[in-house]
Amino acid sequence: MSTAAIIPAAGFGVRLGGEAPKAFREVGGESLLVHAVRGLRAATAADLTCFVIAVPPGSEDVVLKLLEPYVGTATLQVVAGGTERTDSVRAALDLVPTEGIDCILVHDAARSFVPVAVIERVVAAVRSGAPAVVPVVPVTDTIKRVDPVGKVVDTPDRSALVAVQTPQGFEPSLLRRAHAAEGLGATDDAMLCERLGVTVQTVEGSEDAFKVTRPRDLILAESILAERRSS
Ligand SMILES: Nc1ccn([C@@H]2O[C@H](COP(=O)(O)OP(=O)(O)OP(=O)(O)O)[C@@H](O)[C@H]2O)c(=O)n1
Ligand SMILES: C[C@](O)(CO)[C@H](O)COP(=O)(O)O
Repeated sequence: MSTAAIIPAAGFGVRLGGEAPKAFREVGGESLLVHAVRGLRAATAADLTCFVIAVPPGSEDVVLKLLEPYVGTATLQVVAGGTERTDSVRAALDLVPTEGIDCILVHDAARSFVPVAVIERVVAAVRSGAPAVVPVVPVTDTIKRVDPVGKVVDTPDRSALVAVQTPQGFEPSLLRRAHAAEGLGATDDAMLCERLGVTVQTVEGSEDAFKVTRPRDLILAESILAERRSS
């Protein structure tokens, strides 16, 4: 049995700004997408045999050529993404083989520097029987719920809150069932499983699995990469 990786990489990255879609922005001379693929490949215990990447429509051929040198013996397919992240994941999921895969990872191209240990923890938890697994880190700010006019409604107990990262790992038939249902408003794939009543398991994430979202995140990404290259 082996793992398939879906990488949603079709977002523009409005919050990051710039001329090119976010997944093509470079850190240390290589695109965020290449870093993400290389990171997943480094997780040897995950037994990754299949990559499906959702990209901005029109860039499929360019991305196929760009990534071929990085996937080793794994298969590589590239598909046009959709309007929302969920649409992009769904388009990619349609191309994942239905045989021989016991875990599907969904991993944001924008979380390009996730450590190998996190990826392997997620896959191990799925293989141990958890149908849906997400890596998480503690919340460090006090979080408040606010009403539409900005007034505080309440302050949830922070010890019960976590921030969720990717890769998220799924038992394949569950992920297919989850995406067959209405995806409106879902900001991650685990949420679609929760809507089916499935219990989602958490594992320890990492600060390095942060999502490149705003311009300053590129500086953090450069510094993580420089640290890794020098060690
Ligand atoms: N229609 C979309 C939107 C997002 N994504 C991907 O989902 C991941 C997480 O999304 P985010 O980082 O929020 O990216 P964007 O939606 O591009 O960012 P923004 O909201 O700033 O435009 C990214 O790898 C992004 O490329 C996608 O494949 N298809
Ligand atoms: C999937 C995700 O990265 C988990 O934190 C996140 O929900 C993506 O959300 P975004 O609004 O597309 O950044």
